[in-house]
Amino acid sequence: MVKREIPVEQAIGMTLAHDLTRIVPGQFKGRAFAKGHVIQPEDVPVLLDIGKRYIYVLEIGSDELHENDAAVIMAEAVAGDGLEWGEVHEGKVVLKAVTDGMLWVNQEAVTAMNLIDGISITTRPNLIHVTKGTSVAGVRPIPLVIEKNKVDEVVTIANEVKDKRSAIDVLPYKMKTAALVTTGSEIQSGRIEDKSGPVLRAKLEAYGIQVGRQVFPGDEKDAIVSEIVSAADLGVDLVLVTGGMSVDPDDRSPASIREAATQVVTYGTPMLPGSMLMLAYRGKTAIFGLPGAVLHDAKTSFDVLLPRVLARMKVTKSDIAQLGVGGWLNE
Ligand SMILES: Nc1nc2c(c(=O)[nH]1)N[C@H]1C(S)=C(S)[C@@H](COP(=O)(O)OP(=O)(O)OC[C@H]3O[C@@H](n4cnc5c(N)ncnc54)[C@H](O)[C@@H]3O)O[C@H]1N2
Ligand code: MOO
Repeated sequence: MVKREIPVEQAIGMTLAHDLTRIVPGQFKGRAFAKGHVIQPEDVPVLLDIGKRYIYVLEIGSDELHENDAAVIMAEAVAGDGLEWGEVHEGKVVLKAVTDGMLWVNQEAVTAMNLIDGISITTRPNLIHVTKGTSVAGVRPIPLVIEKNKVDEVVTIANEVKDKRSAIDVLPYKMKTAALVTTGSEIQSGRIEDKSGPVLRAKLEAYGIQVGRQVFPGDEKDAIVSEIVSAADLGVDLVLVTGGMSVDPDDRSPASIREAATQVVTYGTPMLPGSMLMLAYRGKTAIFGLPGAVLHDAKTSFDVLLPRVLARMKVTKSDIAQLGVGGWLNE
């Protein structure tokens, strides 16, 4: 690459080699001049105002890539069908969700890419719920001109994982329906009003899940088991059991879920609030035992695990154990 620095006063009529950024703290950050802009006499004071006394005239070698071209090549390599992007800006492509769903990042692959000198791939936290239109990742090289072989390496890593899943994607939810099994003698008898229905319906609607029936079996194990089994046998994707998840004599939900389940992933999570959560499956139906905190707190272990369950990702005890570090979810 040949890079010549030209004083802006002598650059009138020359073409900008890259986007130039203006930042006014608290007010504006963005592109002041676009790559390809031909510098006009009136641009000179503006360029000086944003601290540009020189511009580059670039001659890019055949083994090199301009930042904008490198960013687009990398975006095309890493992004799956659940992502789209607009124009490249200031050497960066921003990937946006085309659908509601779970952000998927192949952490190992993206880390390997970021170990390549001059590569920067940034995402939101892995496995979170995102809505259509959300910006989820930024892809850019650090230098203005980067060696092509580094970008090729990114593409190679992306292709190596692609047969399973793209390195970065938004996976739409596969689960569509839910049923509520609201335990508790105090609810069944009408001593107190049920608060779980409205809370859980609102939460699941935000994820695009239809909540069908809600039943109130009290605290008897056989009744709770029978309600879980019949919802699962009706083909409901997700059964949410509330109440009776902790240590009192009439806390019978964990034993009931265990009996109804064909597989128990965990009873207990290393997260607060929501440590008493249970996750199990009866065939393809996921069963959550939800502790009291889910009805009380805005964010619990349930919110952390729900996207991956709805996307039908396999969740193991080891995945859950790793959530302990950072699992303090309260402010
Ligand atoms: N000694 C211990 N105490 C507690 C422990 C523990 O390990 N040792 N765990 C704590 C945690 S963590 C949680 S979470 C809570 C309670 O969890 P449960 O899921 O067992 O909740 P319940 O005992 O059934 O009910 C607690 C409270 O919430 C009311 N409730 C329950 N369901 C509804 C509903 N659908 N609508 C309205 N209100 C509801 C219920 O009446 C109780 O007042 O335990 C901690 N304690
Ligand atoms: O399991 Mo509790 O939900 O931590 O408060």
